[in-house]
Amino acid sequence: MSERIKVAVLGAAGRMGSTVVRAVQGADDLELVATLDAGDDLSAAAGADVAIDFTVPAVTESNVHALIDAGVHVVVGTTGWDDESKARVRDHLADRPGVGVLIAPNFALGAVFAMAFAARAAAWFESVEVIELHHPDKVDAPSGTAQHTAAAIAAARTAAGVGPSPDATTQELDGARGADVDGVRVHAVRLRGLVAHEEILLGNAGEQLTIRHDSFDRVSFMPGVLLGVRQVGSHPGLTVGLEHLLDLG
Ligand SMILES: NC(=O)C1=CN([C@@H]2O[C@H](COP(=O)(O)OP(=O)(O)OC[C@H]3O[C@@H](n4cnc5c(N)ncnc54)[C@H](O)[C@@H]3O)[C@@H](O)[C@H]2O)C=CC1
Ligand SMILES: O=C(O)C1=N[C@H](C(=O)O)C[C@H](O)C1
Repeated sequence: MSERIKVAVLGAAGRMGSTVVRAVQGADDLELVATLDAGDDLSAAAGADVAIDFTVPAVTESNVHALIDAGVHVVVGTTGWDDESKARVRDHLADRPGVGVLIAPNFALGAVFAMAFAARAAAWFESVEVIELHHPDKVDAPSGTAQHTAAAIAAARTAAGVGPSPDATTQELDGARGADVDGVRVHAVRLRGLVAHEEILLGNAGEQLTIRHDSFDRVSFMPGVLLGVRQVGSHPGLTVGLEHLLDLG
């Protein structure tokens, strides 16, 4: 058997981190060498080939920079990344050739396909809006997935020369029309009993297309996380979105 990939998990006590720990332990080609949570010394991850970060938006970027300095590839599921924080990681990686960082707002394969299908369809519909629905313990809104979806939709519409979705609203209670992400309206629902769900609504005169993805259990993210762990070392530099490992990018 070829050598196993040594893996460290950051945020290991969390909802995602604990699920990732079990997935890594169950994979024959991976070896769990460190589990870290808040307050632990990050140097414990330095012996890993790949670190997986499912922590909190406030710390994920500094974790990634420290891991790049240690020469460890990183698979990041934590949300909260903006263009500036991604640019800082890209710049840092330019000084560390060979190190790969994958940031993916959603590792569920169905969610990645939903985003890709929505971006393709969005050029052909007059109206499009995104609704994300999550458990009420989530700290950020709108979800990273919804922001990534809206950005991909906006890019596809711009490339196709499609204008903004029509909207006659002139009077509104603050927030009633959701957040504006690159010109696409995004609405966030928080409800006990939910895990992670997204709907993309596309409308034309006389028809509607709804693309919906549901993660009912956090195991849904594990095939994508393990794919990222196995492939991040062959993708030096920064990769944003699992779609690039699925030939959908
Ligand atoms: N990309 C994807 O497919 C998915 C991404 N997420 C994202 O993953 C992140 C984590 O989500 P959950 O597991 O639900 O949150 P959680 O709150 O259950 O877990 C976060 C964990 O990180 C730990 N932590 C905080 N600071 C830390 C530090 N400096 N070093 C190490 N650990 C630290 C916390 O103590 C906690 O155990 C969120 O940003 C969420 O949006 C969640 C599900 C899927
Ligand atoms: O916090 C969560 O739970 C999730 N976060 C990610 C996001 O913000 O998109 C991915 C998934 O939706 C679950």
